[in-house]
Amino acid sequence: MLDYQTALNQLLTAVAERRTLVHATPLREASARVLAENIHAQYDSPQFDNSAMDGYALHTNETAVQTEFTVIGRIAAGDDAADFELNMGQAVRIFTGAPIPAGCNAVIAQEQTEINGNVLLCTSPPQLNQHIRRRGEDIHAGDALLEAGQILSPAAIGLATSQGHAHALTHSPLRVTVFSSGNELREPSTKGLIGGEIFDANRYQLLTWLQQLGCTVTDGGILPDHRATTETCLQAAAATSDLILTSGGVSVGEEDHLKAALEASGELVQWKLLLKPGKPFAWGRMVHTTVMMLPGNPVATFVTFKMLVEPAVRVLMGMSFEQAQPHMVTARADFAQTQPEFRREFLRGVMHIDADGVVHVKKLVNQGSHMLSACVAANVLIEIPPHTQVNVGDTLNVYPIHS
Ligand SMILES: Nc1nc2c(c(=O)[nH]1)N[C@H]1C(S)=C(S)[C@@H](COP(=O)(O)OP(=O)(O)OC[C@H]3O[C@@H](n4cnc5c(N)ncnc54)[C@H](O)[C@@H]3O)O[C@H]1N2
Ligand code: MOO
Repeated sequence: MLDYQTALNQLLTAVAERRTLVHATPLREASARVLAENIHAQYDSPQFDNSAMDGYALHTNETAVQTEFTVIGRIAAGDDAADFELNMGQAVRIFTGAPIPAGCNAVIAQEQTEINGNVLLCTSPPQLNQHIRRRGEDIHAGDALLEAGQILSPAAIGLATSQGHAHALTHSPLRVTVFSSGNELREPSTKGLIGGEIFDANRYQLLTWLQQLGCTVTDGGILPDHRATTETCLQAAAATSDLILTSGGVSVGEEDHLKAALEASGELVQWKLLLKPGKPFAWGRMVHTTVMMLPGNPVATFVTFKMLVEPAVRVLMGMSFEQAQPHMVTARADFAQTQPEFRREFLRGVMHIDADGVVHVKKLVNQGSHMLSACVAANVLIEIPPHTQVNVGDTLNVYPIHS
């Protein structure tokens, strides 16, 4: 059985060859897509020296003690400042974002002034260069702005459009079909469960995570514990999906048909990890489609999604390995765990920062792999390496899960 980190690296390396296709995309429609090209600045930013305040642009003396100026005009945002050149003791009315005129060496906010006709009195002497935003002080034309493999966050889209980029090469959204598997499963709309029936806890969880990641999702429904039907449904989904996710039916029981269906229709690449929960995680391929099979216990589905599937989805969407990896921080254990596990374990925990700025983590009580309530109460997964006893005060790796 592979360790988690080895399995993750192998999975990411394999799916990196199957990133989605690249298209020129209007940035207005590129939300949550991954950039497929480096984008450079076309202009200095700010593009011209401009005012940071509504007030007056001045030409004050070098010792900056002058308080009285003559107002000779007005420049608003969008105006051209070329009509004005300030001599010592002159000012123009100016507004935030308006270009400052030649000769201006300070801007004063209107709250620090009194105006009498065209005579401006400053209630305190303006300092040289104050409130002037200088050309290029943020970005120079030609600077690297955004890198291929980076997600187009709202701020990234704002930055690109602020530089006159209307389109960018991006990866297409990942098409994912999600199945649950098991005769016991019922839709949440079902009225009155009988016998051993239960509501589906995994499919809606997975569909929601994938939607949040910007995937185009298809709900494949519930597969019965029937080998031929499972195969037919997987094959049909493979024709229209870049990725198929299933949960359940991947362990060793007689009614666990998923692995066999994949082997018959494609290739099973990896099965079973030294991971708790999530040991029976499996993945493989059907022609152009990647298939990942998550264990049915709802917390095993949650943990394998966050620690394996989500990073792989990010790579398939075009992200670099570095950006696709689960985000990790360290925290001080506020608990002890005295029974070492042979599998790497990811516990559900709550992280908080105390008054001294120390990051603490405690483990929640309900740690069973069927106890989904703790996945909602938790804000981190706590990593416990194999054969490790945890003492209070130990430094542990934790993975924020709702960010
Ligand atoms: N003899 C062994 N039994 C089991 C082993 C093992 O190594 N040897 N591994 C255990 C581990 S670890 C896990 S995890 C589970 C995973 O099994 P499967 O992936 O085959 O899942 P199922 O057997 O179908 O279901 C397990 C459990 O989860 C419930 N389930 C399944 N799907 C859903 C769903 N969509 N919503 C809510 N609950 C679901 C199912 O009813 C079962 O209770 O196997 C262990 N057994
Ligand atoms: O992966 Mo299982 O949920 O360890 O029991």
